[in-house]
Amino acid sequence: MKIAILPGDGIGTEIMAEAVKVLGCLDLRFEMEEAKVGGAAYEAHGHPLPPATLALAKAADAVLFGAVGDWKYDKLDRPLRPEQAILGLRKNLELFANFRPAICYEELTHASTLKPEIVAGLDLLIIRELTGDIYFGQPRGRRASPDGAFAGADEAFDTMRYSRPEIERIAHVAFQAARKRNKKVLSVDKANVLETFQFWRDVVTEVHAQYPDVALEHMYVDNAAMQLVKDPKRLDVIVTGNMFGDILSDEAAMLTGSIGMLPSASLNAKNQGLYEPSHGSAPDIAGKGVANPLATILSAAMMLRFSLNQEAAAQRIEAAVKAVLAQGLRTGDIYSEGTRKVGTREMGDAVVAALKAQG
Ligand SMILES: NC(=O)C1=CN([C@@H]2O[C@H](COP(=O)(O)OP(=O)(O)OC[C@H]3O[C@@H](n4cnc5c(N)ncnc54)[C@H](O)[C@@H]3O)[C@@H](O)[C@H]2O)C=CC1
Ligand SMILES: CC(C)CC(=O)C(=O)O
Ligand SMILES: [Mg+2]
Repeated sequence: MKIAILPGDGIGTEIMAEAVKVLGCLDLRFEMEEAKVGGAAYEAHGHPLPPATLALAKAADAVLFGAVGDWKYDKLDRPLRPEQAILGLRKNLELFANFRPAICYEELTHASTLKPEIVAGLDLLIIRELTGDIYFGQPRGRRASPDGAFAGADEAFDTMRYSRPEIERIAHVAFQAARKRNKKVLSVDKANVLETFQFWRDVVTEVHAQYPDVALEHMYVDNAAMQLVKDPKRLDVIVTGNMFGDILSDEAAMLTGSIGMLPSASLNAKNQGLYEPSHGSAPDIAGKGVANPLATILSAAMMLRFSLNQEAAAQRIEAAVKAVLAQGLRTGDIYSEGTRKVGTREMGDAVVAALKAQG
């Protein structure tokens, strides 16, 4: 089993070190090969996704990814910016299905900014389409406005688009996931305004005909954003497009206590996957040793489950994470009174110790 380890930038390197440590203490044989990505790769090789990094990711059984980005690269031409690395990996590996489970662990009920009764027991799954939508649509660019009230003025434009097969395949993923859970899917769109998302709603409804045992509800994204904080436990599987999923998953992260708790799996049709925390490189806390490594450690558990066929090892990691939370250990983002604040490394060490204590 070969795992490509891509730490990236900012807290990416700090949280990855802890995930690698956790993987290393399982009784499994992995080959782990590390490569630079994002700003780190731009500095070393002049490109955020060098050919060797992409080749490693393609050849591996799974990719474990940290995070990329730093404000200092914001003025680079877009193709050279660190974020292009993760977008390029998703596109090149055809990782169209992004699973972002938002689980509120019992011990973190009081870490959320929402009332405990709203989040206690929360277990929802956001399925975000990851290779289409306005993040990838062409054409895009800047030009002199060709028409309208501001004709001749500078303007910028992006293209929102989805094809039928792109919507069909993510809808199948969502209905199949729902069959293994509570048999209900909420499809989130903006069909009242956008043609792209009226089409999304039509195609999801058509695919639903093949899943009569699963309940389907549609909701506009603005209402969904509200329902997520009003009554999140009413929701189970949410399927949505790339941009809405990006935004809603950060919002859902706060239901779990912190974005530092939200893992993710991005899969292609062959179940090859890239696993990463849902957060970014957090330049505001990078280098301080305070980042929460649990989203990355939980992403490694998802990797063992989905791509490496190691369900037992995945469950061991998840149990170890629960154990350290039960011990009262907290990084700053999930700290609450009466618990013990620890740094990134101490949290990783505690997960390793909890794994070893399982025998
Ligand atoms: N997949 C990726 O590599 C992603 C990269 N980015 C990039 O990351 C950079 C920073 O973006 P932001 O919008 O600030 O989002 P961010 O997710 O990096 O940080 C948002 C806030 O959450 C906190 N945070 C994030 N992860 C945390 C963790 N593990 N533990 C404790 N606190 C944590 C940060 O300190 C910050 O206050 C940008 O360059 C952005 O483009 C953003 C999202 C995803
Ligand atoms: C570079 C961004 C598209 C990454 C992001 O915000 C995400 O995947 O959540
Ligand atoms: Mg995001």
